[in-house]
Amino acid sequence: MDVINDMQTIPLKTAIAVGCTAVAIVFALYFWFLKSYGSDDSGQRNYLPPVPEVPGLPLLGNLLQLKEKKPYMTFTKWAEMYGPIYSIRTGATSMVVVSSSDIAKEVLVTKFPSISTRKLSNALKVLTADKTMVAMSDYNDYHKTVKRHILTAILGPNAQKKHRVHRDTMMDNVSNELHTFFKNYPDQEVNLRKIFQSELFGLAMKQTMGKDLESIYVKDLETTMKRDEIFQVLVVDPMMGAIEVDWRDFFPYLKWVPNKSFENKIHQMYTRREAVMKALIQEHKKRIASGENLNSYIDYLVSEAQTLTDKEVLMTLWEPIIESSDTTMVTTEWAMYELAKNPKIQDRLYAEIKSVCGSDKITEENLCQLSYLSAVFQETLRRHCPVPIIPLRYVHENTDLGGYHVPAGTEVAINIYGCNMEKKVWENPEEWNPERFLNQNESMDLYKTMAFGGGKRMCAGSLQAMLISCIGIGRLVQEFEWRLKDEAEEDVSTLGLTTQKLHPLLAVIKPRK
Ligand code: HEM
Repeated sequence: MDVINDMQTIPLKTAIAVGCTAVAIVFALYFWFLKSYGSDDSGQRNYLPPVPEVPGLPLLGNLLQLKEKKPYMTFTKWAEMYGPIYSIRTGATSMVVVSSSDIAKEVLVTKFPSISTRKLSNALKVLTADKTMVAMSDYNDYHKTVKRHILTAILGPNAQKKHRVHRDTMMDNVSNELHTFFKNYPDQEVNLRKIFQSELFGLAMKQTMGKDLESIYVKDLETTMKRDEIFQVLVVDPMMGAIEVDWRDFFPYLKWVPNKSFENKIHQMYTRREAVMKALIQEHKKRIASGENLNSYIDYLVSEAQTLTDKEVLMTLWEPIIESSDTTMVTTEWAMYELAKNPKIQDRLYAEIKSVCGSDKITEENLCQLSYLSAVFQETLRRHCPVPIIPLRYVHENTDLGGYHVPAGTEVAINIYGCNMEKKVWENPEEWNPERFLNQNESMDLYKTMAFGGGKRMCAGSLQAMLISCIGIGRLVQEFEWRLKDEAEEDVSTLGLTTQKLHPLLAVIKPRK
């Protein structure tokens, strides 16, 4: 009663004032809502909320929480807390991180027209000669031209048929080296990477430059480089350089501040690579002058790609060398590590190969009958995806993803590792279990794990990677038993741009009878 009486005593003026304030607040909230969700820069209306944010610090954003150079594990942990799509801030830049296959497909396919460009780190700008590569260019005419060249002369199905002889030689060499190793050191563990990587580099050089040279004189550096040094300069250094962090990437408004140690390091990698590539191109000219045509990528480019500048030719030739030499080795090494750790799965794979190939060597023609081998390959790509985060995409016009508004100027990171660890898609995702790829009538489906990306920018080398890795795993298991030493510990740490095993696989091998 008292309350009612008190209310009745509120003067009219006060009541009107309170009423007006309430109306003002409602209007303010309405306008704030419209501003936040209501319209994009093009004036188009949409009522989508912004992407959920991972809390960070003023100015620095989430920088201090990102300790690794390729933070796919942290991104995956955050996905469990903040959902399959969230946004982070690295200094002045905002980035949306996607860790779900469905939203990843939106980025790669349906919303591709709004997300088809790339914003490169300072290291990548230098190392890719400002996007002069198929994989790092924007989706434009240059991209389409060089992609056509690489597919026609190296990576497409017809070109892969032409280069078959190099793959067969490579596998024979790997096999011979392993047999020799066993003969000389029957009780010691073999380092598969050392043998496989070197042979893979040889294959990359033959496909691209026509020859796998033991050494070359590099005029610009006034030195003769042995094959190991060539590999270091063309593959190892740029792989490490690609993930070098320049703090100015996060604070572009400070780009005028010098960062000499970073600049010198990356510039040195660039000039050494350029010098070696120039020497290789020079060597090719001598070969052509002597009337020798080896039907390789350089032979094709010289006659068919006359619109490219010298710098573009150099980068176009270097690209398949670095791309062929790493990811396929990474996949094969992880597969052999898992097979050595899981003898029952290895036995089942051996039994399949024996039933299909008998006592003949496994060949590429057998692959369509080897569904368990395909499952081993797929599961390795899922559990140890060689490219855990797709090279960053850049949103160049307002769009939406996963039901959220994403403004122009945002970077998008697709965390493939996180997509392949999604609990609602994969049962016990931490477990390496090839069985999950059987009985799905899609054993040769290269795209289920999204390890090769998707849409218009999907990996151009997936066929080559599959052929080399599957035949590699198949022959290694057909010819040897692989075991880890009993004391070997679970080891899933990685190194470099891709997911190269931090510690190379060391396994005890025994030739099968
Ligand atoms: C298991 C091995 C491999 C994996 C997991 C892999 C993965 C990928 C991924 C994730 C992309 C990026 C797709 C995107 O941006 O959406 C890509 C692009 C590309 N990859 Fe691979 N890759 C592998 C092997 C190779 C090989 C052996 C080559 C060539 C020798 C190659 C050549 C390329 C090229 C040229 C692109 C750029 C395609 C484009 O932008 O249109 N890849 N790869």
